[in-house]
Amino acid sequence: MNSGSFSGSIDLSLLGWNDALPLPAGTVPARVARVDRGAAEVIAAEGQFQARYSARIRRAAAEDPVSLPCVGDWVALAALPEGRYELDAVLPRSSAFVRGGVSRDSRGGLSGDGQGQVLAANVDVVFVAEPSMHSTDFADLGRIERLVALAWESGGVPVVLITKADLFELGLDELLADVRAAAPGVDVHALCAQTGEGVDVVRAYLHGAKTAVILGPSGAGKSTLVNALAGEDVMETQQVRAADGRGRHTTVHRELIPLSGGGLIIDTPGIRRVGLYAMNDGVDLVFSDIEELAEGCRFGDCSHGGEPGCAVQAAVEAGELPERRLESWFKLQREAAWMARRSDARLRSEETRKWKILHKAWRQPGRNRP
Ligand SMILES: Nc1nc2c(ncn2[C@@H]2O[C@H](COP(=O)(O)OP(=O)(O)OP(=O)(O)O)[C@@H](O)[C@H]2O)c(=O)[nH]1
Ligand SMILES: [Zn+2]
Repeated sequence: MNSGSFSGSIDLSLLGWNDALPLPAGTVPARVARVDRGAAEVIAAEGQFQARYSARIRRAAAEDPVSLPCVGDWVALAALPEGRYELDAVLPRSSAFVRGGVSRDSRGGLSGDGQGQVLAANVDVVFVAEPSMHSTDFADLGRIERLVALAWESGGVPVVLITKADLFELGLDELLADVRAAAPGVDVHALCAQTGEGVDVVRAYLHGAKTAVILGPSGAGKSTLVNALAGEDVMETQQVRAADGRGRHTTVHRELIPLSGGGLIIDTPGIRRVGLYAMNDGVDLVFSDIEELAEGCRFGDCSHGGEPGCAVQAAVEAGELPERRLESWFKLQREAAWMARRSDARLRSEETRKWKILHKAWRQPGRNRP
């Protein structure tokens, strides 16, 4: 980090700063804790404060909302003459939770269709919280599959947390086995945030100043878990107070929460209301076992809907693949296809709109013409 030029009180490496990020000359780094209209609450070495967007940021955002700063972003602050800073650039994102017509291009970058929105950036770990019991129901494996797909899609690493484990002591092992089968290659843990049992295992994923989000249905115990992780002694609050020296009570609602034991949690309403993100590769990753089985089907374009020689149906009949899981795969594939079509349609209508504007300008008598 180019910290030699200024002396701060907050160690940005605790916020996950990575020296490899390209910081433009003459700027200082900061992490976005929350966004408002035209400005962001940022945490820099000097403390936490609001930074307005520069003209450059506003121009870029008008072109494509995906370039707007979002919670979790690392940004470059440029000093203004009056001693304040403005937010002048968003540094490259290592991962992003996106909503709307945003897709990943072949190089792994994000391209928007003018409608998309990035909900959170630079998330390393995505906790998928599912209660062992939900009112009278057991853990919902289909919901776990869908959220794990979204997690893979974001570029973060999913970890499934079976919460409220105390409600389901008998048979917990069987439940965990079912969950592991529903999320191949994904770590699965049971915990009870109320008593703190298993919380240390969750904390370990955040070592090295990692950033996490928690997805999951209402009542899964997400807030209880965040509180258990945050503890009472939230690092940043103290440091900010020390930095401004006035003991000012910072009551700004923060969406990037530094945890006392290290690491950060992003908790925003947008992230909590899951289900609206684009899904493509994520679905394939969650159902890698079915994809593998499908390689054994007689027909290359087998739909696994009753064709002869279907290895997937054979696995269902042999009891090796739960029927529920196959249905869940079909459902999420349909959903992903629907979302892809919707974002294509949006892209087309946006193009049409731009063309109409161009045409209008062209036909305007006396304008742009000799
Ligand atoms: N039995 C039991 N109850 C828990 C546990 N963790 C949380 N709860 C309770 O479950 C309820 C919901 O917990 P929250 O933490 O508010 O759940 P949430 O996921 O944040 O819910 P939303 O804010 O609606 O998304 C509360 O009454 C908690 O006290 C647990 O480990 N065991
Ligand atoms: Zn098949």
